[in-house]
Amino acid sequence: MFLKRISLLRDNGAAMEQYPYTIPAIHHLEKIDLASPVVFFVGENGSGKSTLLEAIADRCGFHPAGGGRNNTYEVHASGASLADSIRLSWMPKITNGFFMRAESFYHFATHIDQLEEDDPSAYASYGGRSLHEQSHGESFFSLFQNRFSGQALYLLDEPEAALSPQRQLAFLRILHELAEQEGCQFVIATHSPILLGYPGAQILHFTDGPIEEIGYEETDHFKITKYFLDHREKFLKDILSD
Ligand SMILES: Nc1ncnc2c1ncn2[C@@H]1O[C@H](COP(=O)(O)OP(=O)(O)OP(=O)(O)O)[C@@H](O)[C@H]1O
Repeated sequence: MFLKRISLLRDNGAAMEQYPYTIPAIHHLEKIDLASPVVFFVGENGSGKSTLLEAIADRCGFHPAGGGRNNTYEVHASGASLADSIRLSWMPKITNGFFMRAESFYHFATHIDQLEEDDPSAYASYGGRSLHEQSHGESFFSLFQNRFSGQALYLLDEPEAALSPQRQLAFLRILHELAEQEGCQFVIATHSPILLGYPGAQILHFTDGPIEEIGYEETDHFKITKYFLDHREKFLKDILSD
């Protein structure tokens, strides 16, 4: 593990009454201690997971819309302002890594196509061909399989977005190999009850108050999915009736 703690500085003149400090999880944030090589951010839509992940990425020097330290391209990224108020504590400090954000992966793929025009080896880290020529799920998987390795920090925003359940399980295997054998560290925002099941992961729940650590079976993702699968017909009848 490399990144040990994320702290919010409150005395640097940031406008606490404005976005992103008005998001409850950010508003209450003091520090988060990362206790496992695989950490998940969970919480309702709009609870601030992407905003914090993007700020961490920016602080790491990764492109805030997706990429590593050497990827520079233009695209809108909204959470970068929080980066000025975030302190990252490392032991040891590393600079390798990557920020993957499902929602702007298209722009990243275009950026790699542009690199390939000047450097014919640019596709090598992405499965040997344009990410645009691969399906959404295949392109995510090419990234995980070919680009990720070694002593690095990977920040992933909803990596499950394009993955079938089968591929999510395959992703867990890659995650396991990278975390166990290569020493990679992951911080992942997810809604996937499959990914969240990774053994030994630390799950941080973005609530209406402070961020809380919870167990897998305490997550809504587990509880709602389990209830749905166990009582599908009744559940649907209840929610679809007037
Ligand atoms: N540029 C912006 N200005 C004002 N509010 C914003 C801006 N960008 C995001 N927000 C708000 O910040 C909140 C947190 O957004 P964020 O994308 O971090 O949520 P999230 O937990 O990642 O959600 P999801 O699970 O849907 O991806 C949301 O209520 C969103 O509407």
